[in-house]
Amino acid sequence: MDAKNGDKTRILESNVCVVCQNPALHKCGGCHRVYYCNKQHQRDDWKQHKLTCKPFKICEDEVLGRHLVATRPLQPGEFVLQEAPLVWGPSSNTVPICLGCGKGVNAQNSRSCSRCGWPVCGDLCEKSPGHLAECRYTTQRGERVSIKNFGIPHPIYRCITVLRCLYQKQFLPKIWKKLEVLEAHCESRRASSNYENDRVTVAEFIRRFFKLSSVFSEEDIMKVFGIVMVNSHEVPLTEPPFIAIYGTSSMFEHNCSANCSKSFTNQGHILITAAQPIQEGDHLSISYTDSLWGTPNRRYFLHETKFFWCHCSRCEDPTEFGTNFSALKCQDTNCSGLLLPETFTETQKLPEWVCTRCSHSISSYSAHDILERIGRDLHDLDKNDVEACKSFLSTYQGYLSDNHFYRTDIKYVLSQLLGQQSMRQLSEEDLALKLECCQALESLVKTIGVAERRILGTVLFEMHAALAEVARRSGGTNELMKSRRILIEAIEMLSNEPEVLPEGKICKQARQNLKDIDVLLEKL
Ligand SMILES: C[S@@+](CC[C@H](N)C(=O)[O-])C[C@H]1O[C@@H](n2cnc3c(N)ncnc32)[C@H](O)[C@@H]1O
Repeated sequence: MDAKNGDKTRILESNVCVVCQNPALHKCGGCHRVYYCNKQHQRDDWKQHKLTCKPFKICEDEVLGRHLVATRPLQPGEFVLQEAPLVWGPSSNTVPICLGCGKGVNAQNSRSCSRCGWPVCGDLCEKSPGHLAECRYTTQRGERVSIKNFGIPHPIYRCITVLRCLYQKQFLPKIWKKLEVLEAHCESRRASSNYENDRVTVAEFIRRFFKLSSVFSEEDIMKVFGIVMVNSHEVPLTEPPFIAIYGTSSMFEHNCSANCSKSFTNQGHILITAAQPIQEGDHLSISYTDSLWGTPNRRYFLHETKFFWCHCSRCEDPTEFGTNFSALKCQDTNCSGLLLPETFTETQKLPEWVCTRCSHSISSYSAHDILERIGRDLHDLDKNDVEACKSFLSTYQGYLSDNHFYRTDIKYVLSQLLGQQSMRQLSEEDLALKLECCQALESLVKTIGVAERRILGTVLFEMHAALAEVARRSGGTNELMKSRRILIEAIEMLSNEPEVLPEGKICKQARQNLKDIDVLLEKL
């Protein structure tokens, strides 16, 4: 078996032994992806399966704590890990959701659980194992919950995921064993400004409301709150998204230009694949932030929520690998240079932003001020209005670098909006703009955030559509062949996305478009 090509073909959908094809219940404990009907067949297969089983080991050091290191080379797209959540639940700031399936609920599409009163979609959700914890604790408390306001974030949901973890501590020691070892940053959090509010709204509340003060101490609850905060992943399978905590996947370190991508299966399992070529001995990383945020925003978010200052190579390079993603344009007359600080990683005395061409400089406060003002404009912009988006790009052309994150945000919006109603009716100018936005985004994302496969996939899909339209107008086969190549790349990027997500639907459409292009090419 060629490890480079992977044994994807041998991973079977149903639970069938990969050796004899008989029904099988026993899963490989390393990758959880292949089944065996007995131990002997697993032993027989190991020589072959080890080439593609779990491709990493857990290591530990003083800076990162536990982290994952590749034990063999991996190619982009190759499988790294898939696992089911240990616990899932509502995010800390959410409108009411069904506690059985996670979907948003309102007065029309939900009813109260017959035992505890929490809103659920129906019978199936009421009986869902996920809902057991709060159902049991609410029933025990002797008074049902009554949720009346559905459209606004409801503070009581803040406690549910923590409560579900505490339930594991009390009743399910096997899962608790995996949860309790996760990083909680108790000390750093105690010193943070949010600690008191969290203590009152979560720890005190759980003990009082669910009458659990003799079962869980405030310290127990605050530790669990930390575990949820530091390790949970937002799972976008429902609207609003829910959060989930995974075991081994919690060990991936963060990097702002991560070498692994994460996606989720329809069942809420996390699926990690390689996003770049990875060598044996390389650290495996995912991004804990949005890779398309500027450096100061990413670093601040990581510090506030994960309690470390990021020093990845992207954060250490103010130009972000030459993209100037966070740079401002120099305002000195006749200068076309860019303003950037010498470093973004100095947290004490913020350095001046200095022009790359002339001697002009501005204080970091002025830079911050400019960005804040433009940010407010961006916030108020109607992102369904093509003309308003175009106007934003031209208004700030003289202030923001071409790749600046604010401009990138709008280029992404335009790449989707232009041609959304009809590609055929796009003016030549708008078609060229769509293509330009897609090309700029492709090059940028491949440089700073190649692990953002969902973004890259959707950009490439839009690019193929624009190129196909150019081909239709010009009758050129070259453009059509290029569109086909881009489409294949888009499918590769989106192939792990579940169909419930827009990206999964785009992937399905892309597969259909590929067939259509092939038919067309045969005719030409
Ligand atoms: C989800 S946990 C990762 C596993 C953790 N290292 C452990 O031992 O349990 C996130 C924590 O790992 C550490 N960490 C992850 N990536 C890091 C990085 N790039 N630099 C420094 N610390 C990092 C931080 O303490 C962070 O809060």
